[in-house]
Amino acid sequence: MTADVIRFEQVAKHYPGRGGQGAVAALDGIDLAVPEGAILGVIGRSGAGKSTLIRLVNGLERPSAGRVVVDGVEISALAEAGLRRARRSIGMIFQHFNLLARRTAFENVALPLEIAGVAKAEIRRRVEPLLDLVGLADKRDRYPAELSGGQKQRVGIARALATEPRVLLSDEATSALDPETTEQILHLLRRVNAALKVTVLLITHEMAVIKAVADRVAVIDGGRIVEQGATFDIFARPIHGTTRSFLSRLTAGAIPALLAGRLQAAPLPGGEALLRIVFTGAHATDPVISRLARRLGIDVNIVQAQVDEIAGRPFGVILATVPGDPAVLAAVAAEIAALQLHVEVLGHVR
Ligand SMILES: Nc1ncnc2c1ncn2[C@@H]1O[C@H](COP(=O)(O)OP(=O)(O)OP(=O)(O)O)[C@@H](O)[C@H]1O
Repeated sequence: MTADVIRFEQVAKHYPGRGGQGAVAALDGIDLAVPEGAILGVIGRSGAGKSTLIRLVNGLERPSAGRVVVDGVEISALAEAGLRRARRSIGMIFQHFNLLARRTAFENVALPLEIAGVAKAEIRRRVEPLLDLVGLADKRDRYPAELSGGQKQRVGIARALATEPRVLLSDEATSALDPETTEQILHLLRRVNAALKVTVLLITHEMAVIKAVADRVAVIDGGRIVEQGATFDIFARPIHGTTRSFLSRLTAGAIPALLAGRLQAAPLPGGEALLRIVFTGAHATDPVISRLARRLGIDVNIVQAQVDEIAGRPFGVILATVPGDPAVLAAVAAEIAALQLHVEVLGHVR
């Protein structure tokens, strides 16, 4: 059994109210476990409590109730000296990189080692392979102002890894980057996770980030985890409205606006049902649809079909309409279940 490297047990965090207002419950009843070597993504809207959650892991905040355990140590119970020691096994990367402008790439990566009192030769021995790992060996003597956003974040990643941490925290690390650079940085995070076996906890407000890197996801809303599980399962079978709303912003599976506006919950006489069929790559789109049409003798209209990849597994979504008659829907459900695919009725249209 793999151990959990990060564990939240019934954690709550309340901030005192500001300007005469009541206390703010930033987090409540949080139970969360990050298994060793996993990449867990926490997604939530602005103000949901993501930053608070990540700051509890490195002890920048203390819980009002519950325990936060990192690598077997109860972070939430440590005094300052213990915290300083524990933080060496927790690296962190930031949205705005937080590099020191007057230090070169090499010197930025070396900083945590200098603070830890590591000898110069040993620092060189550790920093150079890290610069290699993040693809910046040729930029070692450049200053942050001479680097692109993606290159700065690579320095940030190398610096976070310098003390050979067991845990890497990522606070919206790609939010300031363009989509292509984001993809490269997320790819690098996966590579680092695999090569160094470092456990990653990242917070984001973008489902695309979750899709690209996270093995597991926790959806946070109003300070509570409303849904969590393997990324693939959450994408295949989202339950909570917040999760669905995040997913609807991705192209795959988003209901076209024209149709969304007409969608009703109850079947309409003579109408059609809009289905979301999730498949996992074993079946191509066409055979699934033509099999349904052929075996049931019905019209199946594809509204949208897309094949994607989630946590390294092929993942396809088809939105299609079929006759909305309950008997037809039951037959469709049986056919799709026989193919071991997942189907959901999103609503009805006429
Ligand atoms: N130091 C503080 N004092 C009082 N309230 C705070 C403090 N820090 C955060 N809060 C409140 O706690 C709640 C959660 O904030 P938090 O920063 O954790 O959310 P977030 O999900 O990270 O949001 P964002 O994505 O906008 O950074 C918010 O209502 C916020 O206003």
